[in-house]
Amino acid sequence: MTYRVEHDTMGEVKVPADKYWGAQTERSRNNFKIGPEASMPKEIIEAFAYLKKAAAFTNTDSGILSAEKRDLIAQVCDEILEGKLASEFPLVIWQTGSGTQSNMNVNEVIANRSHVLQGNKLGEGTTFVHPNDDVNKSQSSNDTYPTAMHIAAYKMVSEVTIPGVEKLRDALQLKVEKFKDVVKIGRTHLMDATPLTLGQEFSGYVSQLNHGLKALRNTLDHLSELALGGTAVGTGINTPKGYDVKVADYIAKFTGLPFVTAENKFEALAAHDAIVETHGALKQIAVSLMKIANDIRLLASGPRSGIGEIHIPDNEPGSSIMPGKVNPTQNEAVTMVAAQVMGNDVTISIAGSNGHYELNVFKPVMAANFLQSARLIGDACVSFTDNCASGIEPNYEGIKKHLENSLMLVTALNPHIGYENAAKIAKKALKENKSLREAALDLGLLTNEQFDQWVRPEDMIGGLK
Ligand SMILES: O=C(O)C[C@H](O)C(=O)O
Repeated sequence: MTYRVEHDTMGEVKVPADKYWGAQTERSRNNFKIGPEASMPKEIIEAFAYLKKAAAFTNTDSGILSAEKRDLIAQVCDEILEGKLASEFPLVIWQTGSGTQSNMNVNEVIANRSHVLQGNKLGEGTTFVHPNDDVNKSQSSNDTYPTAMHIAAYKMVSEVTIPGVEKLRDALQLKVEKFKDVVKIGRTHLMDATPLTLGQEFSGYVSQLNHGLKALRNTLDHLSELALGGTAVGTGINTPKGYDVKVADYIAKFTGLPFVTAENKFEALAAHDAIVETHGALKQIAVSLMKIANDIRLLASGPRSGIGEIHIPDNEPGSSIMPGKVNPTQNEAVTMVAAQVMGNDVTISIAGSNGHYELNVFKPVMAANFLQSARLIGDACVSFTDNCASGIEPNYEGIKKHLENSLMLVTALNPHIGYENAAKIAKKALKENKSLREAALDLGLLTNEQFDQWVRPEDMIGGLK
């Protein structure tokens, strides 16, 4: 490895000769050898590119940055957004809780890359664009990092999570319509209950996802508020007049998303309740997905010794030792994702609750957990739709067997012979291993014709088809 020497206010540091990052990035690389697989999410780096470009434009509009510097900064930001500098951001999330080192990583890369774009050799001479004085002008890590969190979170939720959940919701809605006349036994407390249709059962899943989507969308207003302009403690020291509003306008323009400046910069730096709030909705969706995927795998259990009321697609051999076995693998992936998101919610709650005075210093861990959850939910919903939900079919034989066997069809007799007589029929049938009809006739509580007339599963599903 060949090195060049970079400096910061603490002195000189050797950095890899071919890398654009500078002294502060290198110090972080050396000082935080913690969990090297947990890199700062690339979505956060991209969000920084949006906000650094917006800051440069706003600074030039305010007369405090030359147009030449603005254009150089903007050009490098565009390169970052195009993925051309992906190997220049080596830091991990386990660093300073303000994300200062990643902010400086971006500042250093932009300054050094600008130097090269001007025709200079990396590491030779002084850069025309200074990482702190120019790239970080009118900014602090304390307002840039939370701004990057909101940009990355909003983009991930709107581009990945919502479309994924909607796709699953739509696939399940098709099943609701297709299965609307398939009468099956219900189960409460995991025990036999009165019948319903498979369509009714699935409509509950659709409703869960619709409520989850609504909860998620309801949080987006708060997430659209940006901290930028608050600088060090929320007062906006070292920013020109009107900077916060203008910089948010530029970010909205560059991202195509409805970002605005935060109403209160003190909250925006010291608390990350917007992240907690939106992640709360992600957790709600994870809770729904856990229930939906569990129900579906139990309904599909078998093929000989389970509930076996639906078929799900056979996607892969399930077992390395048991020939012919096929498992509900998509459901297993979805339920693992749900477990991860619920765990992330605990991390985010602890991290979010620990702002001290003017700053919350759990920012990188909140960002990483949030982005993981939002990505996982979106991807898992797409995978589950394409590889499982779309292919669900009723197992009519299994449904019929359980329906005809069920003792709880006896509930239909309550209005005719009373709860206590109906219970006698159910208990006798169970004890003597008889059908409900046989038990009812033995007890002389009704006639064969009355049984046919009153015990009709298709009339027991209420008005809600
Ligand atoms: O990096 C900064 O801009 C500020 C830092 O997080 C601090 O408050 O000490």
